[in-house]
Amino acid sequence: MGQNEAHHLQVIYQRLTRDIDRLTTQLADLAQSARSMKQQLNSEGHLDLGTFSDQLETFASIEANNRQIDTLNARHDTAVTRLKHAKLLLPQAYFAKLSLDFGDDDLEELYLGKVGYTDENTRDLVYDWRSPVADAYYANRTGATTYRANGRDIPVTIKQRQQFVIDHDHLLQVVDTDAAIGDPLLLEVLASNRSGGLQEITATIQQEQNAIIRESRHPIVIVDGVAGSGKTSVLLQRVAYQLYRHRDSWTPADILILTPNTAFSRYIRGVLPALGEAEPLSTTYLNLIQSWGQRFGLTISTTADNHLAELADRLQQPYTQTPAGLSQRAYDQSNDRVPLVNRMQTAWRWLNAVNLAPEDLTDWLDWDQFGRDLGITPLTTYDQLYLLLNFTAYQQTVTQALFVDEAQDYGPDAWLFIATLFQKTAITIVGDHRQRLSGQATTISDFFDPDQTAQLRLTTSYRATGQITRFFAQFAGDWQDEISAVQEEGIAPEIGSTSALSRVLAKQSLSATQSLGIITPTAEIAAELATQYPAAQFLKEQAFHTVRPGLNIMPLALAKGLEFDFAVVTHWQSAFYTDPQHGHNRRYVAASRGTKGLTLLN
Ligand SMILES: Nc1ncnc2c1ncn2[C@@H]1O[C@H](COP(=O)(O)OP(=O)(O)OP(=O)(O)O)[C@@H](O)[C@H]1O
Repeated sequence: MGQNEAHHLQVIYQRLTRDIDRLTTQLADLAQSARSMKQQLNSEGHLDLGTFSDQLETFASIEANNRQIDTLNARHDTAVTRLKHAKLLLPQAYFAKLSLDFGDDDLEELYLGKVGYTDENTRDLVYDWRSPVADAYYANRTGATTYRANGRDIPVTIKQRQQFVIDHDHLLQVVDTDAAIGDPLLLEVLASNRSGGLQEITATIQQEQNAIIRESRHPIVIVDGVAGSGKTSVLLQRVAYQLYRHRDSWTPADILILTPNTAFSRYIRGVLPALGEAEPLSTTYLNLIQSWGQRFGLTISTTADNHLAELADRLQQPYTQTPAGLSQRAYDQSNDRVPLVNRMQTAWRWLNAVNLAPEDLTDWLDWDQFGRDLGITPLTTYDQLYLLLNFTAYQQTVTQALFVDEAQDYGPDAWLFIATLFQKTAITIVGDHRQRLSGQATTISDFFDPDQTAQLRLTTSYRATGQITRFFAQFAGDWQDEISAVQEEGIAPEIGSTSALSRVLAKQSLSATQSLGIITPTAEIAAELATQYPAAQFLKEQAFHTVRPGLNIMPLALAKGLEFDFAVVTHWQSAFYTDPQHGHNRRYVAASRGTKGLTLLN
């Protein structure tokens, strides 16, 4: 291991430690100055606005105070960010080094870390993993190449790529990575225990994952990837990447992540803070439409029995009769050949122009009659919201980037709604077309403009051992021949009987940091088991907790997206898993949850 590298780490580590001390003192001093200034301002008391010269003096003094406050605030914010970054880097200042020649034969050494860090002369000590030059590292290029920065291709020769394992000021390992990014390190990370939420993967992002994280040419990115291929991980790294790219204009409040349930939201919580970003908002699809319903005065309790697909079709056709409840004059602003949606948008603009737009949008039309006239009854409140968004050409401006995980579970209605509401939004959608547990599969790309859409695939599965991966691949339909594993072979899945569950569990000795997931077909069976194993954690739809060490019990629908060191699937031969339409998908999802061990109980 290079002495130079060990020394370099010492230098950076000491600087970070010194900076943390200095910045902590500086922030305390700033807080003290702010307190003194407040006291001083309070004691200066009244505003003297007597004579004209008194007024001038008073305003000048207010101006001076404001400037001082602004300076204090700016210094405070800079110190807070720098302190946050120094603390984030302290356990692992960087994870890789690129040795680059920019054509002047002078070798430049760039260290990559979770965030960028500079010295007092703004010289880069650590480059942010999201910086343009880091792309050359993740894209696995060596020799003469280019990377894109500020819209320009920068030529560069990559002389060496190295990866480091660091624990604070100890350099534990240095790996030269000429081929795939740090395969030994990747394998080490993948072999570790999974006893809680998902972890960030910055140091070992793979080439095909990097391409998705950094895709910037298309506003819509749709990823179809096999179980355990890192879809959720990539989604979260991409959130961080986009926040970095738009760091001058976006905040985490501009991001929205759609997750299948609150237990899953919990599972991914913590990944972005570990990357130095604040936690963005995440919610379920039902919550999303409920909150948009509220904005339009509509109460939406369910998406069931909706008619969005039919309505989407009708919107594009002419509709000669005036929609029930709408003023004839408004509808007559366009002619009978114009499709319904455009006619209603014209009517809406006209009503606004003549100040006749209804204050309460829910009263705008006679929805029941309109539904009957369309032959679509009843028009649900979800249907009404969809129509209102279209009729008013509503464009939301709250969310700049939308991320959808487990996308295969969304029906056509959701894609129609999302494509309507988020027209100006960058959308990243990740899913696995083989992981749908019920209902009809949907081709997501059909709902978006092909010119605006990048479609990418992930076929390497990182989660599980070779044997487990091969086992679940047999249920993966058209994925079967494409799924490849990276981990060692491990042990073969075991078969047993559900009545032998306690024996299976007794045999399985878990270390303090290992998790075991018991996956049942239904929530009822999970609840029943939970009473038999009171020490186990029972995951429910609205659970505010996530996977933890020891036993975890949940129905398959909630196990989706989660992983455990060991998975035990009950009722493997039941009708639920042998269902002609969905049986294989269910087995594929269930069997792909364990990273090291898998037991199937008949
Ligand atoms: N490049 C990587 N480096 C380290 N670990 C990785 C990498 N890619 C994926 N993993 C790990 O593989 C496991 C599976 O990742 P993830 O849950 O993101 O996959 P997924 O495709 O979303 O799975 P599912 O299909 O089950 O929803 C996680 O433990 C994740 O940390």
